[in-house]
Amino acid sequence: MTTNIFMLGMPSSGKSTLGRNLAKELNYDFIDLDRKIEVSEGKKIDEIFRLEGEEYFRKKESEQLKKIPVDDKLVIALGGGTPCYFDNMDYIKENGVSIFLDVSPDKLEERMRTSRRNNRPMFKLENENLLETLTDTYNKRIDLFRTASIIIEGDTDASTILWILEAQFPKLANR
Ligand SMILES: Nc1ncnc2c1ncn2[C@@H]1O[C@H](COP(=O)(O)OP(=O)(O)O)[C@@H](O)[C@H]1O
Ligand SMILES: O=C(O)C1=C[C@@H](OP(=O)(O)O)[C@@H](O)[C@H](O)C1
Ligand SMILES: [Mg+2]
Repeated sequence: MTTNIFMLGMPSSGKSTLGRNLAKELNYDFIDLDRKIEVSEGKKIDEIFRLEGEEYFRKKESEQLKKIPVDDKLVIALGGGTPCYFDNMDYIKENGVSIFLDVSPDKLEERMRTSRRNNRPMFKLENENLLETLTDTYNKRIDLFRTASIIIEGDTDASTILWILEAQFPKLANR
């Protein structure tokens, strides 16, 4: 069975970090959808939001998602909002195994403040209502996120994800 694996979840839930590590463990290639958009647009994500607006970003995000080769050996870290626009979540489910990293808004805020990385236009560290914004967004997205093939609660590491993945999709072991 060759299939792509999609990592989804809120910003700071660990899609990029755990996705990259999972790809190494599986001997798959890794793609970060945000980086793919930045390369195709020649601009950073926050510049795209500032100069072109969110609607434009969402169109490019969906286009780039659909340009990823299907049935390949890829682990793909999506952006936090990717599943929630257009038919993206249907597309994700039709074209691979999806893994939702479910991390609470409190924990997401803590990680964002600890990492000090401040390049998420919708979740700026100077926003004094950051926790409220994260909670509202989490509540809006959760129903769709929960339709993923696998749900992983809270903190975890790539080896645990691999173990769960291989238990539920044994044919992936023939990689
Ligand atoms: N499983 C984890 N446990 C603890 N911290 C994590 C974990 N995964 C990611 N982080 C930290 O959270 C921050 C955001 O992670 P990142 O992988 O960029 O998330 P995402 O791609 O989902 O936005 C980083 O500082 C990273 O070190
Ligand atoms: O949640 C969102 O809507 C977004 C999350 C970001 O990705 P990460 O989840 O990797 O931070 C990035 O795609 C963009 O800033 C929008
Ligand atoms: Mg990311």
